[in-house]
Amino acid sequence: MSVIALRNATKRFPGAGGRPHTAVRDLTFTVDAGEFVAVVGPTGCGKSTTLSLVSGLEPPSSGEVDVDGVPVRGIPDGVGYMFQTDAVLPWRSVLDNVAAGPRYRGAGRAEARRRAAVWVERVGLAAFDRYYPHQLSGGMRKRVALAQTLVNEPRILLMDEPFSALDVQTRALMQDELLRLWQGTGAAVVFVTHDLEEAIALADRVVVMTSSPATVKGIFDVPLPRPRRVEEIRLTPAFIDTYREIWQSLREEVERAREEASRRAA
Ligand SMILES: Nc1ncnc2c1ncn2[C@@H]1O[C@H](COP(=O)(O)OP(=O)(O)OP(=O)(O)O)[C@@H](O)[C@H]1O
Repeated sequence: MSVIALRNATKRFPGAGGRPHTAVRDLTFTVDAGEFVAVVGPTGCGKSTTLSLVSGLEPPSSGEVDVDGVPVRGIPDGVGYMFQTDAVLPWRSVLDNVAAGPRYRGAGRAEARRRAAVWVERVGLAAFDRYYPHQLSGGMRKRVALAQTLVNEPRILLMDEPFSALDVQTRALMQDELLRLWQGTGAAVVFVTHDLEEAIALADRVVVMTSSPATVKGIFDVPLPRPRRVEEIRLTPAFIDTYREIWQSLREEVERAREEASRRAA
């Protein structure tokens, strides 16, 4: 059974002048346990809305969104998030930032700090555990955010362009780090990105969305072995073939979205 299943899920928001605005339409796809699915599509097409449906932050207007075979009502257990802007608290040390999740979920102070220390070490920040966020680089803050998410041992990981604000090299390092830490957890991942290279380097399958209102245009398997090193895998013929195939599908949507935007601006 799939961990996540969307069946004809549609989301409408109240639009300007009282007319409903359809953000996503008839979305159908599934994600299995231990599977990494990337969602790509033009800017503003409805990728974040798709994550909001899975996380229960927004109910679908029609259709169904199931987690573990049960319709989502409210935020399901075992969901971890990572967004472009992190949730690192400036007045807490690295260790206490990571311990906050287990504390919130009922662990005692000592137990929360013990679990946090394991993850601080796994993300390579053991020597910085007493540092405060302003003393860290952007990449280090992302490592804290990754530890904050993974310390809760999520079964579902929802990621919305988590690395897009990073420079290219730090970004590749964080992608490798994510793959290393995710592998073997059995977590189902939905990773939203504008960047097709990132999507292919990380995912088992890539969902291509149409321009607004987003619907699923195609779902592509990524036939690349694991474990992967993202900077090396990008140079392989299988990667380049996969890129070419998916880009053909995505390009039309990106061009359509651009035309639409320039029509609106005119
Ligand atoms: N809470 C809301 N109320 C009204 N409209 C919304 C709401 N959330 C999203 N929308 C609209 O739904 C559409 C899709 O937005 P969404 O943020 O899901 O797109 P996206 O693909 O994630 O965008 P980007 O690529 O810029 O990150 C947009 O037109 C947006 O204005």
